[in-house]
Amino acid sequence: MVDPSLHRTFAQDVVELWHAGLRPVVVHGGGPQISAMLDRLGLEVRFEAGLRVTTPETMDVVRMVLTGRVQRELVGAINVHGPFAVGLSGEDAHTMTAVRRTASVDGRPVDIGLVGDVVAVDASAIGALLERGHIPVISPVARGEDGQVYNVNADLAASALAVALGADRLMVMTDVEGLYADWPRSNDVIARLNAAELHALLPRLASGMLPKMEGCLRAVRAGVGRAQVIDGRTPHALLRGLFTEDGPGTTVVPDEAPGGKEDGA
Ligand SMILES: Nc1ncnc2c1ncn2[C@@H]1O[C@H](COP(=O)(O)OP(=O)(O)O)[C@@H](O)[C@H]1O
Ligand SMILES: CC(=O)N[C@@H](CCC(=O)OP(=O)(O)O)C(=O)O
Repeated sequence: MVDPSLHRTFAQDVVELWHAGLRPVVVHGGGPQISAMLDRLGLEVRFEAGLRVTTPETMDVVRMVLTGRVQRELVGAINVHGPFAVGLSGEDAHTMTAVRRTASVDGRPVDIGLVGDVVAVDASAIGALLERGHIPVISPVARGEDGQVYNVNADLAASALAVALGADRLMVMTDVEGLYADWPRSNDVIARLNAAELHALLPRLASGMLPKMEGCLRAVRAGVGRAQVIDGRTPHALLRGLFTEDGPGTTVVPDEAPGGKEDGA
């Protein structure tokens, strides 16, 4: 999302999917853009277990950058192709409701401020947009029943929405080839694993890969057909990932499906 040409090909792919009869829903992130803005404003950038430590001042910046900038850029890039995209914040129409969560660091809960875990999804606004032929573009910001606004990791927000929508696929884009078996010592990509295998691996994961894989696990355990982590640095990664059987990156399948191929085959 920080490379203009990849941004364009991503938007093109989403529109191609729509023309092919699929109903894509886009959930965007924007961690690097938020961190750059925090830097410019002289505010602290800190993560615990892949989640941003979010003070009330940070939350203002998160909301502004995600819904005011990254979402607008994506909507604009998709709408180059026609009147498809409509942007929504997770706060809108009670789409996502979150409760405050902590991060788990060495097995201990650590306070990370206004970070939320999605506990309820009202997918009716998204459903209405899909029915009218639109492509919803959702920012990972949620309302809390306590009146606060919460910062939600984009991959976990996408996972919760995929479950609520009964999606066939969750496609998660990242800046590496996929899930590495022994990162950072080696970069052998795990091509396919089932939910039980992923569950066993989670304690060994770090940084941004942790919420990403937690999102994939939650999705396939709650009925999404499969979750794929794909390399967003590759042009047209989305189309290649969707239309190639056991395509590039890492595929997570439900518990009962065979997993266990670590050789990239
Ligand atoms: N096992 C792993 N396999 C691949 N990447 C990993 C692994 N563990 C940690 N990482 C890190 O996670 C990063 C991806 O997460 P991040 O960039 O935070 O996510 P996002 O795509 O949401 O911005 C990779 O760039 C890499 O540095
Ligand atoms: C709680 C939390 O960490 N929220 C993320 C939301 C954006 C995001 O997830 O962006 P990426 O997909 O680019 O990482 C953040 O503040 O960076």
